[in-house]
Amino acid sequence: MDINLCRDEKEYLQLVQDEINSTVEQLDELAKTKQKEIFEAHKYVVQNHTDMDAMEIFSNNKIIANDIDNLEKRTAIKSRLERMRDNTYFGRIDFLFEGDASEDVEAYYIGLGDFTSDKFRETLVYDWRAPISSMYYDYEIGPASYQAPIGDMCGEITKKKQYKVKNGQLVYVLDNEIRIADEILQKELSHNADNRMKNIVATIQKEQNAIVRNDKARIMIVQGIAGSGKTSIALHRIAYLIYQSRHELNSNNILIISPNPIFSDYISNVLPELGEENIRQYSIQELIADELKEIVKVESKFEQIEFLLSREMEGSNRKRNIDYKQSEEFFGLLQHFVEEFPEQLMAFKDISLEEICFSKEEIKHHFCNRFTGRPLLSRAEDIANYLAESKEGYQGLKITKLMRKQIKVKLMGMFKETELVSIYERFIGWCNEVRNLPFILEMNKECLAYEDVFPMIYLKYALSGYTGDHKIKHLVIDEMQDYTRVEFEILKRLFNCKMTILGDIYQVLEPKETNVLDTLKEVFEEAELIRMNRTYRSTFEIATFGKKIINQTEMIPFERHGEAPQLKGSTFYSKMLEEMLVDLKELDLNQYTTVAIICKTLSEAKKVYNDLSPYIEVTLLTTSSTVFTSGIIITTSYLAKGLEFDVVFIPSVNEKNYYTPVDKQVLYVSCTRALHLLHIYYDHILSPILES
Ligand SMILES: Nc1ncnc2c1ncn2[C@@H]1O[C@H](COP(=O)(O)OP(=O)(O)OP(=O)(O)O)[C@@H](O)[C@H]1O
Repeated sequence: MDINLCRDEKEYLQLVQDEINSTVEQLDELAKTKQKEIFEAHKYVVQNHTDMDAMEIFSNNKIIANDIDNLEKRTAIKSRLERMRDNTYFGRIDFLFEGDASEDVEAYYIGLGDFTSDKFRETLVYDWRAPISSMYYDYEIGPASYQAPIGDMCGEITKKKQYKVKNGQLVYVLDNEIRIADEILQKELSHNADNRMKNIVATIQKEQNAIVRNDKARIMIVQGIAGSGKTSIALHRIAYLIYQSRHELNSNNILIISPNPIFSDYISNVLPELGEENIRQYSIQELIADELKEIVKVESKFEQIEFLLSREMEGSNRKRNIDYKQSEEFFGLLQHFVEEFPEQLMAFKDISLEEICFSKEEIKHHFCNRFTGRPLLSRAEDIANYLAESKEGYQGLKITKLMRKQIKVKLMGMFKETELVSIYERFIGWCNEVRNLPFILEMNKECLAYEDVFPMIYLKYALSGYTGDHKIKHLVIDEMQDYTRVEFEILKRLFNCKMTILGDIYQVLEPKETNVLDTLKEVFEEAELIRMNRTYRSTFEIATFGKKIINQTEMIPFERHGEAPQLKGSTFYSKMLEEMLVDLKELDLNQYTTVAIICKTLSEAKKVYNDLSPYIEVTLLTTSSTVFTSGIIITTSYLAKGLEFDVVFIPSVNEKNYYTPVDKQVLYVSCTRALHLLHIYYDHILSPILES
């Protein structure tokens, strides 16, 4: 008889907690003894090292290092168990394996980690990532199955329960008579936003679980509308993959490319909460920062966005450059130029060395046809070796190292251009020649525009090769809609590994003819595309309001109801601000812990900050901020992307500030950051985007 079935809920919880406590105590004892042993072993080496030979010192140090490693592993287990003491488990399924008698039904409790009791010789809690736990997410009562390492296991779920255990206390138990999933999800979603993203293991939905547990797709693309749980799911997927392949994959093998440091900070708690170490996160700009060291000044992505949001942008040549440089046609030109690298960058000459000579036609042939798989500069080395070897033995000739070197020097001397900036400038000039564009493609050598950064790096890698991090076995790219074809092509070459790429085509700054999903299909032919259309973040009212802004039809809002978004008009900016201040002061900041005033541009955010900060405590989040704080923050839409707040205030939504297609997108992103309340303020005349 299964011990789990014969007790009442409180009794079972107490039993598990007692067992956890006793294991924690044992681990503490063990740790103390081990620490003492390590200390003694270390002291012994220090005191006796003059009498020990190198081999002895080495093997002693190795034993100490092993002991330290084991101690760290035990400490990690202990902190997981301590977390489980507070939040012991959240679910249970009673499962009867096919072919077993009905009294053989067993209860499986599911929590943040596995816990096996030595005393009962039984697993009292199963990790949410264990194969059997998948049924908790995938099935209601009735026939069910899961994939175990030995094959598919079938049977029947006879009971399903959900628990909330907080600070070690049983807060509630819901069983399967009620629609558990929705009931608990309602409770979870009505909680307040935190300044850190939280784990959602207790309420992962079936379609989300399929993404978390998909370990087949090499490249997985998740198109999920705002608030559908993409980022949460990507992080849970990482935890799942590490659990599944612990011997092959650890946190050092995973890299997240995230949009900015504030976002990195915001998501930094999820994996530790799930008992995994944190994962390295870089923005794509940080990743390639060293590649353009020689260039005086490089514009940041945020500076480019600020330009796109400014009035200066309208009808400017720069705007046309930005659009064209993101196009498929431009990428085609870049590829073509790389194919023509030898003709573009070299002046071929005959080489004669003592009695041997190589004709310029032969050399050109090798550069243009034979060694094309290699970066251009490495080609010179390969061709020098090849040419030397082809003459080895010719008329009894011995090709010396020196001669190979001389051939290489002569080949290198044929380069007309090796400096990256000049090569890129030549490329831009060539584009203008071969394409009769109705505007001029340009580049600024004094401060490299952001739209030129990745095309230039693409050329750099084509010249000297890619130097990716081979340790990385899984790459996560968040906010995929903000990357260009060239950026994806670079990431693909830098990281030849599994990838989870997620984002939302509807949150792009400017909708284009070719959306990012088409681009990704071109870049990663084998990719599996999954869509998530249900949104969980905002109340039904806010989500419905948001989707209307961009005429979105795919979004399915979760039925959690709240106040309708408020539109408040004032005659002047100062009046609008006064009204906003009154509303801010009326907010109960104990109830709503994160409040954001989301502006369109940084200069607007700074102005609002200067105007409000004398009257109320506010924090300005700028492009150089690295942490996400609670309280009232003022920021821009592009920095708020990926984040969420209990309450969102959007000021100055007037006809002069929000009217372009880009503004529409900005407004959509800002509105979809709100969980519970959305207030929109305008002075003078309301933006035409919201008129209807
Ligand atoms: N299954 C779930 N259970 C509980 N909460 C969920 C679930 N799925 C999503 N959420 C919540 O919905 C909110 C949005 O999740 P997340 O930020 O991962 O979405 P997203 O798709 O990345 O959003 P966006 O693209 O708008 O930034 C978070 O508060 C998250 O905790």
